[in-house]
Amino acid sequence: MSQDNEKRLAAETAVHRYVENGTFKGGIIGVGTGSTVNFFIDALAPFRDKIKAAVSSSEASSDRLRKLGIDVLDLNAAGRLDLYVDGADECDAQKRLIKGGGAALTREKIVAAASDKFVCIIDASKQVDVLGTFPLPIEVIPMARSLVAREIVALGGQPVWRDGVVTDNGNWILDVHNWRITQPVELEATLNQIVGIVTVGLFAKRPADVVIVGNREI
Ligand SMILES: O=C[C@H](O)[C@H](O)[C@H](O)COP(=O)(O)O
Repeated sequence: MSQDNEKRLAAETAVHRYVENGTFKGGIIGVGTGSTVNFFIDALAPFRDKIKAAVSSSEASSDRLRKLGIDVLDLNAAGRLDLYVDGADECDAQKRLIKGGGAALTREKIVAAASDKFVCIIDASKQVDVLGTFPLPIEVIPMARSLVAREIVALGGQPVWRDGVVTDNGNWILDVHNWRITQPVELEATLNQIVGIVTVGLFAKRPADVVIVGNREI
């Protein structure tokens, strides 16, 4: 099966299990960002009546949801969310993730923190034994880019500025290459202490609750 078909299958499985038949009844849904989530948004269309509204992690997803007639709320107005569905760039056996390939990591981490259940939808290529083959995205305040990069080098990483990319929050992204992340919770905590870092694309302290790979739930 192609990668796109696996993404579509994971997205449709999430809609089937958690929106069509699940415990999610007419509430507000958190929706992430990326190509897998685009399949999820499209698969939501027949069930829009089961959704009161959505909170989204990017302008792109908000536009796509609105085009389907789904209201998009500000998180401050929505409060706590029952369910959050999003993709990932890498996922280990403990459901810890690397996210931010599409530069949406900060809003994604906020929506994940506000949600009771985080369902992650991926294709099999995203599953890894040890996180870090995919370069770790880190959102930084623009004026602190070099400062943060030097701190990361001191920690053994190789940061590369994603030149030309500005996040929805007006910040920049450093992608950290060649980091075999054997202790994700500890690394996330260490990076969170560096002044100038807004968000680290490691979702280890708050991993996914459920991961759907194709039509398998793990
Ligand atoms: O910033 C983007 C997000 O973290 C995405 O969820 C992640 O990059 C996966 O994207 P895709 O579903 O396109 O592979």
